[in-house]
Amino acid sequence: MSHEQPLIQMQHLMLRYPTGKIALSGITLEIPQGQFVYMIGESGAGKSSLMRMFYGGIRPTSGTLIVQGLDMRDANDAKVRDIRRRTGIIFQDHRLLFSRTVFENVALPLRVQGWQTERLIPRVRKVLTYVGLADRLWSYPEALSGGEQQRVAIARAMTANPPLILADEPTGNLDADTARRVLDYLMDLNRHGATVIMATHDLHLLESHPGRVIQLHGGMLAGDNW
Ligand SMILES: Nc1ncnc2c1ncn2[C@@H]1O[C@H](COP(=O)(O)OP(=O)(O)OP(=O)(O)O)[C@@H](O)[C@H]1O
Repeated sequence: MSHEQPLIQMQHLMLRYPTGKIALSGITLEIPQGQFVYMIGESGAGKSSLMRMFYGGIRPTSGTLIVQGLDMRDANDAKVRDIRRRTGIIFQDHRLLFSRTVFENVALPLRVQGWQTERLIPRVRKVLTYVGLADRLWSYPEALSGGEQQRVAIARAMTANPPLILADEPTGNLDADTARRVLDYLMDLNRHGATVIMATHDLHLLESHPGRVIQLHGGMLAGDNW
């Protein structure tokens, strides 16, 4: 993929769920590589739906969506799996596996790629050191605080060094200090080259951590400060 090509391109993008609900319509946007993008809008505006389309969790109903060079409307399952391997995903509820150690949770994206344990340990240790949790390698998630669990989720999202990180309300359950710390990590990953797209209701984070702001309203584009 050439560096001039945007990482994500949308034209007249529309999504209708099987229930008939039109969650998104008429979205035309480009997101170049290397941006830090906030996705804002009221509950139900369509933020999560749009983010899910960026990793093939749902397919567009009509319009164009090209992500990391792949046309998401007619991509086959193997190609979508490939896109997921090149995407780090962080959710509000972090979705860690509670029956697995922190090590196994963070190692997961690389295990999927076939990495063997000897190679995994130094990489997992490195990303956990980055989020300040190297000493929790062999803990289980339930022994960690909510903020620590979210940092494990960040470590997991970055472990395969993806060019795109999608974070859907990653600070929703965190206090203000911990939320700022999570933002510090995401901004730092962005400085190191990752494109970060984050859906949020925490608008005060924009003051300390500025970025491009894409606003959705009722499934339509309502603002873009780029
Ligand atoms: N699986 C689904 N089936 C049918 N409708 C859905 C589905 N998921 C979401 N919707 C609807 O699509 C619209 C957009 O939802 P979405 O979750 O994308 O909004 P959001 O902006 O992320 O909201 P929130 O801030 O509350 O997470 C809403 O009206 C929602 O009810």
